[in-house]
Amino acid sequence: MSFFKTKDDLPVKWKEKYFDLLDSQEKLEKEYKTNQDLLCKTIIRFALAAKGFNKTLDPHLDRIRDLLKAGIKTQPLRTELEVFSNALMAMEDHSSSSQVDASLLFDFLAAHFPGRLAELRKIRQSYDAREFINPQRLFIALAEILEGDNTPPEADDFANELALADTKAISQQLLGLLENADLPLEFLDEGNNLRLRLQSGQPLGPVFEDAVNLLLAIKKHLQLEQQEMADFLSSLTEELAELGLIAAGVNIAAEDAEKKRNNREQDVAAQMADLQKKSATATQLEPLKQLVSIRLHGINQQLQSYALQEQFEREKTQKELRNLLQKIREMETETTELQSRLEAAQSRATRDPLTNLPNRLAFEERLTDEIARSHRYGTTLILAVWDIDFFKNINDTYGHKSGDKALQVIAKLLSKHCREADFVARFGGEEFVMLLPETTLPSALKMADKLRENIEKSSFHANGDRLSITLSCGIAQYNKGDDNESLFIRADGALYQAKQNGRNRCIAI
Ligand SMILES: Nc1nc2c(ncn2[C@@H]2O[C@H](COP(=O)(O)OP(=O)(O)OP(=O)(O)O)[C@@H](O)[C@H]2O)c(=O)[nH]1
Repeated sequence: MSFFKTKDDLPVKWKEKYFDLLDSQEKLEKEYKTNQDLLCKTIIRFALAAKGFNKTLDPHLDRIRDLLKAGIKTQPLRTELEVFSNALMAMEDHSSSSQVDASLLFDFLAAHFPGRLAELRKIRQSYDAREFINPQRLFIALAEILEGDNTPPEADDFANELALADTKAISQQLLGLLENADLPLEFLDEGNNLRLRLQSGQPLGPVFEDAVNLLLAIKKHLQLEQQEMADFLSSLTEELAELGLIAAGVNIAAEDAEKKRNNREQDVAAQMADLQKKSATATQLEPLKQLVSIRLHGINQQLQSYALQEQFEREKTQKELRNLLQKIREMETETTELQSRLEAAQSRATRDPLTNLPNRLAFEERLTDEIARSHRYGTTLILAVWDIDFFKNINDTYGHKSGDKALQVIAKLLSKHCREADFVARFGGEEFVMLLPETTLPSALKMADKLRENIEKSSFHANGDRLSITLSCGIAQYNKGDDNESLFIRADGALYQAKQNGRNRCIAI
């Protein structure tokens, strides 16, 4: 075969070109694989970041994560993204927490706004069916009706209504609802002010009107916040879907390139085999030389056109990869932003803004979990309910701000003296709750007494005076068959006994 080397080193050239092409193709595929892995990791991280935000969405996020762990498979991923988007749109919160009796308030409103009876009845039915996640939403629904009432009764009628109604009892129900409503931070001061006015027995009429105005302002604020969050989530969903489609496009391009390359290899191999066959059977050198020369020229031209085509496809794929990378970078930024926003939203829903302790909603969820755990593993569980003694005096003597400060200090002391597995929450007002898993009744009583003494010895100051603050505590142990309510009722009963027996004491039952 020495004649191959005499014809412009043709075989060496086309071989080099061919292997170069193979190398660059392999490099491209590696690059594609790396970017695809990066995309998967980013989406997996996004799904992890969003987990826990909403129980309905969690299974979808788990499925997306599981799918991506095996790499991008276009069809199932696209289907799952669609299902996820739909679930996101239909996202609804449900709550099963216990709620304050608002019957008198409804009766009063029905008598006062006869033109709104039908709407009021609807809201009352929803409230009784526990469809309001938070009293704040109830307030807002009511405020909307009252705002839309364009035939308010005469001032005299209103005064008469109020005189007839049991205004004290109505104020109490309003107060109860207000205590449970997680008002946005911006409205806390106004909410406290309203509470104080209701407690101090001011005429219900003006307080009531101010309450309606405050609630309308809160409604506007919440609508803005919700809109902002909804816009953000929907743009993220769109981008996620878009990313899935780009990834699918790159995937198809790579599969295509692989197929074409295989065809070319087969093409060249067939031509070489033909040449070999002809060489083996050739009887005359000159015609064979010519034939070889023609064939090699043909192969060379074919390779050149392949090279051009490959280059075109490579540039196209590279452009798509660059776009993909750009999208991934944007998504990484958005994922971080989303994570912090979700954390903030979650914290707003489950934290008490004044003390930064978990709130009543978080406590009820935790109590359900702890009871389920005790039931399953047969471990002990203690619920302690704490209440500050004569707290009203502190507010009345030193003002509401000093009262708030005292609540913050006590919240810190209660948390500080607990173990890591214990759980402390602000139940509402001046009442705190504590869950002590795997603790017996005698040791819980001992721990609570020590903590109570510690708080008694701590010094609080208000307006230059040194205050002595004490707490009473009721403790109950989980018994088989208990639910959240029955366990709480026992602990609350023990607290009542502690108050009756002179306060500043802990009683376990
Ligand atoms: N400063 C402040 N006071 C609050 C807050 N929440 C509830 N309170 C007040 O806590 C007081 C609770 O008063 P009461 O229920 O009469 O109980 P108490 O004065 O502690 O008396 P005993 O519990 O019987 O010892 C009320 O005056 C409420 O206004 C709050 O967030 N900040």
